[in-house]
Amino acid sequence: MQKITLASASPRRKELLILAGFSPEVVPSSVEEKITGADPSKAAEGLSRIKCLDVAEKKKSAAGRSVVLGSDTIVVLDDRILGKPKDRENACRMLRRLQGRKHQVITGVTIALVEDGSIRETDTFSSRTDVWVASMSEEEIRAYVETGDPLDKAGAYGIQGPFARFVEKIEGDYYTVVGLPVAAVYRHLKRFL
Ligand SMILES: Cc1cn([C@H]2C[C@H](O)[C@@H](COP(=O)(O)OP(=O)(O)OP(=O)(O)O)O2)c(=O)[nH]c1=O
Repeated sequence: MQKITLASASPRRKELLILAGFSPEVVPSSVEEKITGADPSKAAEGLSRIKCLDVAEKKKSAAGRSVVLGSDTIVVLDDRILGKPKDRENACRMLRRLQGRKHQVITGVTIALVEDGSIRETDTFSSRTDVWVASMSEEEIRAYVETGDPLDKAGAYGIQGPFARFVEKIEGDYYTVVGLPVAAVYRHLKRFL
């Protein structure tokens, strides 16, 4: 098993890394997430970098070598970024906008190599997937929001849960939508392990 430090409190990211054959040690970053900048890919990459470097700094004092991974997922509709909903009303508003059309999900990832007390190398990239959401009635939106599933998720939905019934098509990596583009992560991680 290849050890990796996951700078994320998201249980989904941990599960995805285990699924891909890694042995993640979870050290969540304590930084405030603030989305800035006009370019969505750059925004997701920037947030992944902040989370990764926050934990990489903490790892400097540990002996040996650590590989730290930070990640951030955003939903993009007409070049506007949707983060996590603030409350149920906000979740309903996001879903009214997403239903009946296509949007993008972007996950930014940063990997850092920490060795002998310093950050030796970093690698930042992002992956994008297009998602087509079916038309939803007001009732369907309310019923889904009532499940509580949207509240901790970018764009107010989770493709891997009861929202699956509304996902008509995707183009790109499914795992990018769930929160970690596993194949791209492995491709980039290889040279650090
Ligand atoms: C669109 C979508 C998002 N999500 C999730 C992935 C992310 O966990 C979350 C977006 O929030 P993030 O800020 O990317 O991550 P997080 O707060 O869960 O964890 P941390 O900051 O500690 O790394 O939305 C799904 O699980 N399914 C989906 O279909």
